[in-house]
Amino acid sequence: MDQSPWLLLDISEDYAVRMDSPSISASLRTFPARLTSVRRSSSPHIPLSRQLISDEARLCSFRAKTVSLTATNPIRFNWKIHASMARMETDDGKGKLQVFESEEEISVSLAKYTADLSEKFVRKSGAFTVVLSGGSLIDWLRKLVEPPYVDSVDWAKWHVFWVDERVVPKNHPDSNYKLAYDGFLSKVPIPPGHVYAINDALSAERAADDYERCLKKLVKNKVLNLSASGFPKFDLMLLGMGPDGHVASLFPGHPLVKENKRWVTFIKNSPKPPPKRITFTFPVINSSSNIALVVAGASNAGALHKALGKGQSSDLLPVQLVSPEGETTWFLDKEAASKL
Ligand SMILES: O=C(O)[C@H](O)[C@@H](O)[C@H](O)[C@H](O)COP(=O)(O)O
Repeated sequence: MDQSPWLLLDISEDYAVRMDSPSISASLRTFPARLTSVRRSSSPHIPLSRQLISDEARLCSFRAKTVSLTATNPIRFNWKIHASMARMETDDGKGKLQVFESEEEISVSLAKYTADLSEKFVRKSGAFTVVLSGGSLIDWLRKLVEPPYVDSVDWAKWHVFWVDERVVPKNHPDSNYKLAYDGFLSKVPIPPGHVYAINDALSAERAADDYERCLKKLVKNKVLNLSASGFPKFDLMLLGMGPDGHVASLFPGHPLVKENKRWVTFIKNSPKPPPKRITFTFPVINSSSNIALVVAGASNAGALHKALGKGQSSDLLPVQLVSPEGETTWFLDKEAASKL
């Protein structure tokens, strides 16, 4: 079996070429001519065509140690692929899977992915609706609040939500809002009126009702669209996963996992503290246009193996119920992916 790392070619509109490795992207961005073909180490040159370039992301992936690109002028470039390159596995219905060597690379790739989607949705609809989580996610977004993205992203068009929130005051150390504010929102010029935090003066039950009402109002005002199934459709959800396979505040074996009418619901006995939380339901999560699942660390390897491995099981983990109308993209580190 070919064990070479995957090379990702991102063919952007002007046919400049970038690779998903920060160390070589700079030189490739200045690529001077139109590319006409690409060749992996042991195969003939393949003309660049629509078949090679997926319409949406314009990504081609090749498993190879060296790749040469031939341009119209014609100039030939050869690049050795760095051992630390992300691997892109095939899509078997569970989404695009990427495994990174380091935390740094997860952050670099997640920032680019998020910035690209922001650009796409702002161009298409004039807004970008993004759903955040708690946990390490905010830390993974750290490259997005650095140049070039901090200056290039159209932050004024962002609308920010939470997939789940602990029912605590907004200045409490357990608050997902506080986590996001300290690490992300305070560093970018998103209009405060576009940041939809829960009403922390209410009980869990009422806070869930209130948040659902807020979403319904935004649908009415056309900030949010509805999916074909009648649930709000967000442009991007950025999710983490716990070692037990939970996503949002939807925990294994809890009846909320099956909730299929409410948009936002509440839990008062969360197995993970704090006990009182509100959470989006699966029909809302699965109405998303894009879901990024960012999972790192050896403690998550077992749940990931169950979620992404070949085995069949009747008792599905919550993470296995993530199945959006749009695309799922996994950002994993080596430790989390060690059992795949
Ligand atoms: O409310 C919570 O308890 C957390 O937000 C939790 O749901 C978290 O998102 C996952 O456990 C992933 O955590 P890590 O990203 O830190 O692994």
